[in-house]
Amino acid sequence: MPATPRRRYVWSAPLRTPFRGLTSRDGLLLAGEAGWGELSPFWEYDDAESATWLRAAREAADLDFPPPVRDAVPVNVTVPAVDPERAREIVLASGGCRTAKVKVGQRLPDGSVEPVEAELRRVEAVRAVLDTLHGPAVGRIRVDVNGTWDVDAARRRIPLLDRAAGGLEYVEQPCATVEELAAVRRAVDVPVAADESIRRAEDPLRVVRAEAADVVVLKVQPLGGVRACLDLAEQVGLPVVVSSALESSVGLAAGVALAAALPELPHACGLATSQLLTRDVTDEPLRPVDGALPVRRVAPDAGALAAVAAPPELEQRWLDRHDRLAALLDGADA
Ligand SMILES: O=C(O)CCC(=O)C1=CC=C[C@@H](O)[C@@H]1C(=O)O
Ligand SMILES: [Mg+2]
Repeated sequence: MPATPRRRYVWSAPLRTPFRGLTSRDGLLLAGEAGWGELSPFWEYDDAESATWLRAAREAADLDFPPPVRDAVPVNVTVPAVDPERAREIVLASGGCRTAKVKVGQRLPDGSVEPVEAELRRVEAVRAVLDTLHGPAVGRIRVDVNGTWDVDAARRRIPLLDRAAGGLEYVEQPCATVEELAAVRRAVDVPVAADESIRRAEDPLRVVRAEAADVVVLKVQPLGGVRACLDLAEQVGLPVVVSSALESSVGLAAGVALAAALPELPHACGLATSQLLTRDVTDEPLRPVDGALPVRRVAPDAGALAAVAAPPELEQRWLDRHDRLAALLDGADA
């Protein structure tokens, strides 16, 4: 434990577009001797699962990040379940991202599941705008299903989406279980990436043993920090895509630090999500320039913090949650 208690600050900001059923995002920032860390597990995650997220926040606050091997990290623009025109605008305003991650298989805010035709139109629109911006077939498109298909749906839909995309880079978490991912991987030509099967699994290496993925998505907070992710990446031995957990730029900076320290980084990372927030905790948020993020730490600044200050009730919920998670971690570490 540090000699002086870490300072805490609670932020909250609306999203520009609903994303994974959320219309706003909030979290707690933690200041320590090395800088700022972020604790922002989604509210549906229980304390046992969320305690790992606090490990990551503490690492960022208390320790320097491991040495980088690159000074910029190529990133993808994230396209939520929006209509083709909005998808076009998002890619155009992405700061030069050459890779787009398009959400499919998503539940819409009214609870309905989006028809496949709408997904195909969105993917086609993204291909068209990437080709206009970067030249034919230069840009890459990946889709993220968040585990909502069964194996049959995956076998039917992946070829359709692959055609609409002019070739998919990969399909992220098409189904919920490791066994299903392995079955999809055997059945289709498009590479499979594992996300939830890594970050929410008791044993992330099961994906590797089951030969269920070609790529793994690593997220710093749910996996307990930059160092924990570097260790895991080494054990997994597959190409890694570092992605955000929809954090403020303070949390994103930890993802950038991980991506910057990985020996190999063959794919763009999913760290351009500050764009999904209407406001960030700093006046200099981590936004892509020419499709890449700079490698740097981020501290919140007073003016931006005032604009994202959480209402008192939400602030108290976070402070209480932090105290419960801290008790869990300190108990476990004692
Ligand atoms: O990877 C990206 O492009 C952005 C991050 C992203 O998509 C996600 C962030 C947080 C929660 C997840 O539901 C979602 C994902 O599934 O990858
Ligand atoms: Mg995902």
